[in-house]
Amino acid sequence: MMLKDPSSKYRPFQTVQLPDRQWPDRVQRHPPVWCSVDMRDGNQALIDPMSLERKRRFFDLLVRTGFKEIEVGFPAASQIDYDYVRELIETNAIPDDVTIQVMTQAREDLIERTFEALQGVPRAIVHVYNATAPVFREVVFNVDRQGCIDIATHATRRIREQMARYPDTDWTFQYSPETFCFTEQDFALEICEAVMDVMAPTPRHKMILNLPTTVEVATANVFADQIEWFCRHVSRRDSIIISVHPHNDRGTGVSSAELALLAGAERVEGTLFGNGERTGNLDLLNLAMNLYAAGVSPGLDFSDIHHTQREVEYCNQLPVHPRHPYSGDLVFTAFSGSHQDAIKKGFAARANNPQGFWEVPYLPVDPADLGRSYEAVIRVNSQSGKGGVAYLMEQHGITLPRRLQMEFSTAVQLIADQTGREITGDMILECFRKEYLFDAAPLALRDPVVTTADGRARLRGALQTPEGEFTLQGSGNGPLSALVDACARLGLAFDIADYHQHSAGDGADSEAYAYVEIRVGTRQLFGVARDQNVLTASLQALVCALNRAIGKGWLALESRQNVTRITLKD
Ligand SMILES: CC(=O)SCCNC(=O)CCNC(=O)[C@H](O)C(C)(C)COP(=O)(O)OP(=O)(O)OC[C@H]1O[C@@H](n2cnc3c(N)ncnc32)[C@H](O)[C@@H]1OP(=O)(O)O
Ligand SMILES: CC(C)C(=O)C(=O)O
Repeated sequence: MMLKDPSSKYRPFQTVQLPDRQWPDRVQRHPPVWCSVDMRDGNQALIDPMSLERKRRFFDLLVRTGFKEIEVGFPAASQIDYDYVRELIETNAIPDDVTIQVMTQAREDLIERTFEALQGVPRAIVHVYNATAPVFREVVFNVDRQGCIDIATHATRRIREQMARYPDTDWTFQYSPETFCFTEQDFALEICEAVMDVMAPTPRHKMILNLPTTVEVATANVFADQIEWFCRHVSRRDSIIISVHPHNDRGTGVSSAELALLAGAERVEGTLFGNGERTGNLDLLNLAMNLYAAGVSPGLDFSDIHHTQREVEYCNQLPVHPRHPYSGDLVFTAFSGSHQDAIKKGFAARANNPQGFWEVPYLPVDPADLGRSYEAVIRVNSQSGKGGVAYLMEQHGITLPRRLQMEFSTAVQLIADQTGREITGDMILECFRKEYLFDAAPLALRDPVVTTADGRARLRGALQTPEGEFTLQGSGNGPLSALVDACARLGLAFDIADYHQHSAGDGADSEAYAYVEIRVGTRQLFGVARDQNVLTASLQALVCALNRAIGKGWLALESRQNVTRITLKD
């Protein structure tokens, strides 16, 4: 049960005294060095660790994405990891610009086996770690501060010796004071200095100090302070690369990395989509895309993010959440009416200024940059409004006038409310067809002929009704008003409230869509028609409106004394 007073069980986190901290005023203008630890930290957290085949696939994906440093495993820990490292080396599968990294505990036998696995590799980063925080020193290792330093320095010495045994390889050494974020600052510095004393890095041959939030225990600003403090106090700054390795226990792995970079870190370790122990590692894709969305090229390519996600899901055998930043199946989708309306307007504005800065409401980046289609952006359910429906219709070449958008969206809303489900683009089209593009009935316009003379249009034709055919004859300022006049002579009184038309498609086969809104008494509704001839389309749209009005009972066909009349119903 949750405690009423959690302070009796949980301590507030420690903060860092750094009143002149610099990182809050900095802006990230270049990407960090990226290191994927998917095949190590990610792998060690999987229900079923990756097989050789899944590791191969992951490696290929990471290389294609642009990673230059890839932690491929813990070869002393498992035969699969060992065999995988051997396979990479023996099949020359490591591109010239990629460096593999492997991890080992600070134990002599494991170090030896690690180097055995690496024999013949052109370049490699050997990564050793030991936990440094008080609870680990006391509970896990039962050592004091000096004992903890001895574990690290002893391992570093062994690694130096092993590196000397294989001089043909270009070695880089990496040390991680595991649990850095809850280790005393001075002790974290002391142990790293001791390790550096043994490894003796130089500006030409740097080593990596990798500072993890092994378990996130504080807000991201505290981690940034820890990194800035560390960078200011560490010696040989020009001979080390400061790397960070955030986890995500508080859900702030990405923020921790971002602020740590401002605070002086140059390199980040993490995984694609954030797989990793407990709540996961830093999500590298999220961090990279945050940079991209701020105009900084991350140096990683997620142009086909869907493919990337599917590959990672396959390799990890874990699903990616549909709302995962930048990639989830639903992140470029708006269901709610006001969002859809704003997105639709944003896309329309963008069409007029395709080279300008990206400014489409609610979409932090252009989905097309990630290989996502615009069609998936707007989806319709009961939370949607006219904008979303109109957007999907536009995808099919049908541009509804604003008042028709309002009218039609009530029909779609009815379906959404009745079904309680998403309404697909096809369902909306079908609804539109049923509502507006039905075969003309009960009224049909036959053989209309329009002539113009002296600025007036004259219309002749026939109106087919269930009771028989009536001659139509009328004149007006244009063909539509001529048809209105002809109908008035049959006793059918209405006028035109709105008219729009557009062509759909290009070339000779393109069709015209016509939208005619009629006013019948105090009520208004639209009729729609399409035809290769725009005049025919507009006349048929008017007849469609009349038919809809009859269908709604606003108008009635009445036969009295063998004469059929269409009359207005109250
Ligand atoms: C934060 C991280 O992600 S660190 C990476 C962790 N990753 C993994 O552990 C995945 C791979 N690990 C393994 O396959 C195994 O743990 C092995 C092969 C490394 C070691 O296996 P075992 O020898 O059976 O030990 P076990 O798994 O129980 O690990 C605990 C032992 O390692 C010691 N240990 C833990 N970390 C370290 C370290 N960095 N350096 C030296 N010793 C360590 C513990 O003190 C404990 O020793 P003890 O048995 O003498 O008390
Ligand atoms: C970098 C290391 C040891 C790590 O995986 C962690 O601390 O989470």
